[in-house]
Amino acid sequence: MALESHSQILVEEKPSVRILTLNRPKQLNALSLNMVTRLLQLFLAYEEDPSVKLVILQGQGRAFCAGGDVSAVVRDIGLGNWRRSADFMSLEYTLNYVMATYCKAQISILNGIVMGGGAGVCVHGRFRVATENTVFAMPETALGLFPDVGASYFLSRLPGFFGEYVGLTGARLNGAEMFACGLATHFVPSTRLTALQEDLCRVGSSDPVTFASTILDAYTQHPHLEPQSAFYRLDVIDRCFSRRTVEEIISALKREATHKPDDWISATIGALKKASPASLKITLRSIREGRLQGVGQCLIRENRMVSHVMKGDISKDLVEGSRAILIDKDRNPKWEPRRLEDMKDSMVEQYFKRVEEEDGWEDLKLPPRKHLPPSAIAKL
Ligand SMILES: CC(C)(COP(=O)(O)OP(=O)(O)OC[C@H]1O[C@@H](n2cnc3c(N)ncnc32)[C@H](O)[C@@H]1OP(=O)(O)O)[C@@H](O)C(=O)NCCC(=O)NCCSC(=O)/C=C/c1ccc(O)cc1
Repeated sequence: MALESHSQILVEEKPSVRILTLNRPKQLNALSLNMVTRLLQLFLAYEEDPSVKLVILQGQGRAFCAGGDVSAVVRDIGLGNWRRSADFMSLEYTLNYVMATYCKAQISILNGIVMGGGAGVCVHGRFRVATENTVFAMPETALGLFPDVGASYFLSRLPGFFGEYVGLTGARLNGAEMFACGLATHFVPSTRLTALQEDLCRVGSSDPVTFASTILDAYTQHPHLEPQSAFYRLDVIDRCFSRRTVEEIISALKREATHKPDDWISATIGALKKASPASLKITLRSIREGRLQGVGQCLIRENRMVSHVMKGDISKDLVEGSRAILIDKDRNPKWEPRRLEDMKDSMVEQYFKRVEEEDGWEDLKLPPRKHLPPSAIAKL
């Protein structure tokens, strides 16, 4: 067994398995450039190494991963260097793509917080194991960003319009809800994780995917959804979140509330009213376009969108949102534009265009993929 203990990614080498641990627990394992670079390097190397059958990814401490390192982005943008943040995102999306098209089984152990970029490094992999400690969210619209890392691909493939609900409101899901909607493939109580890993490490010469699947099935339990779970509201979610515009979604929710007042609807309307209007509108369009696109196309489109967000040429909400949530923590962002109706269709449209007149800016170029098994892409 080899273990590099000071690194932001710990690597444990078992005979046929590699266990990678995200290791920035004080920052809830928020992904740094160093971590994304190393993960990409390791995943590509393991693909070529016939002795590696399974790759396990987990987090140190109370989080799997709370997202990309937002404080680094805000620092770079503040220094006038938005291109550095945009380049970081390109590398992160390349990692998401390699995971989505990976020819070996990635098993992510989600025993804690999974948010934003943290979802991007697990949901595209073959197996995602939730526990009673899992808290999942795509909180980007509260931050002035939008659910990226291939979220327009995986959210748009959730049942009905649940993905629009999760992506627009930033609603938190527990492990049982992740399992119910398909974001997690298994649910294992945290007390059983050590034994699970030991069994997975016995993979030997059998077919690794079938082996992992059999072991995971043996450990998995059917968790109970709480009675107030959003998953029991799929009918209301479908009625409201299937609307064409964000304004129509809010009106539909308000109509539901007048028929039958309810805390969940009030909280949902409240979350939408608090989020960045620019973020809400580009998020809805992104998820709708994602329904008809492959994972690579989604990432290329999201890379255009995120470059505009970083450049701040249409709205500067990311800097303001990060200030309000992560730096000053006053939770009172001043969005610009302030109202949904001030975020015109023509402004939304600009996010989906290439970044023009910028020296050296290019669309994301995804690496060619060999050994692509038929099961590589559709995992949800
Ligand atoms: C609900 C959380 C997950 C936990 O709350 P908590 O239990 O009260 O813990 P703290 O908020 O005190 O977090 C512990 C520490 O981790 C830090 N942290 C917690 N998430 C983070 C974090 N994504 N980053 C960078 N420090 C963090 C957080 O700032 C804090 O640092 P410090 O104040 O120095 O102790 C809370 O931290 C939170 O809302 N985090 C932000 C979640 C979030 O919005 N995630 C990211 C979505 S956006 C994304 O993934 C990509 C953005 C990105 C875009 C472009 C790029 O170039 C790079 C990245």
